[in-house]
Amino acid sequence: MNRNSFFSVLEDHYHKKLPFVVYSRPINTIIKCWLQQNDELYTTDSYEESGFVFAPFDSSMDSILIPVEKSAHSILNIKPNEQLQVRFSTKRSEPLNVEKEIHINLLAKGISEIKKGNLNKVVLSRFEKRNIETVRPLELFKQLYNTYKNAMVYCWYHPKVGLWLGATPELLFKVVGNHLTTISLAGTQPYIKDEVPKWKAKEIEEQKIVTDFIVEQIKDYTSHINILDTETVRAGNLIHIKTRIKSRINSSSSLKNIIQNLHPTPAVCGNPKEASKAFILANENYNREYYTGFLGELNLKDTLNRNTNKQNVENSAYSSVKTISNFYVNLRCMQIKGGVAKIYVGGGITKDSVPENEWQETVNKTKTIVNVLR
Ligand SMILES: C=C(O[C@@H]1C=C(C(=O)O)C=C[C@H]1O)C(=O)O
Repeated sequence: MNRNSFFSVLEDHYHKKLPFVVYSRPINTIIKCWLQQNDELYTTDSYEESGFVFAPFDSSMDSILIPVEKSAHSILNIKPNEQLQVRFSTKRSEPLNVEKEIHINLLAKGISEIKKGNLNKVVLSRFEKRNIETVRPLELFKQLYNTYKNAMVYCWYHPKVGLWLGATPELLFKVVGNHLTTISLAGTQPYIKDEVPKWKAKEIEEQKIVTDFIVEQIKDYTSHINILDTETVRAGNLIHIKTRIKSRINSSSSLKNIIQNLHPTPAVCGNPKEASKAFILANENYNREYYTGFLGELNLKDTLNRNTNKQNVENSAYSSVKTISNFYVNLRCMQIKGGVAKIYVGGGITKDSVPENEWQETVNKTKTIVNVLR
């Protein structure tokens, strides 16, 4: 399928108010889309179906599914470094809500909770609203794709839920057969060209909390746990500390076990998990909805990934091939509603955090999205 028809089919689907997702995984020359053929709201609780999942931060809310058998699927092959032609840029206003004081107070409350010994780490977030001139989600998707080649870039729409776009650097986990790969990502600094990053003890500790948590949470469900070297990775105008963790899923463990144990990680929630989640729900004063939830492919056969230009691929025909799932944490994202973009940003707080610096970190994080709104 060529670029124009790929995107015009999507435009048409969006105008008919039918659910879809279009996305490209990091360092990938494939853009995929799933076009749901009706406007039902499907959910998954078992994670045994095949499809595309869009899950909230708070797992007491439903995870939405675009089921394989209810959707048409198509793929666009892109040349490495190829830029998609953007026909309309999206103009933005200045932020409609500047709530620095409110966020600084929240940060101070989080730090004091940590100092009292009730938490080790908590991730506190906020949103920034901006008017956008004309909402053209697919043009915005192309802008994101052109700008962030090493992110999971997506545009997800369901008429009963809303419209979300993002460019996330964070893999929650990937499963290929029984091989599980997950990453621990935390610590944030602005990216400065040609500068060797120096990480402070606070950032190293913050990231280690995530690695230790992941290992602890997967140890009863997997074997052969291998913690790879920690490295610095770039995500747009930012850099983070990252550790890759590989293991093999036990035959008695399910995908649901892995999800329940990993999500939300201390990269987006905190540690201990339940106490930090309770602190967030009680104090953030807004609903994160799908920000810091996760999204991605659920139980696909790997043949589906290799097929090009096929619609309505029947999964069951390839039952002997490996099953693949890959989920990304929904970060550096926005929700668009009635001409307003709501951009979500947060950061990890530990005992050594300085509220002013943490505020600035959230401002820097808004740029991932703000930079594609001209
Ligand atoms: C919470 C966010 O990012 C997370 C928090 C980070 C941090 O605290 O340094 C770094 C990467 C992400 O795991 C966000 O981007 O909104």
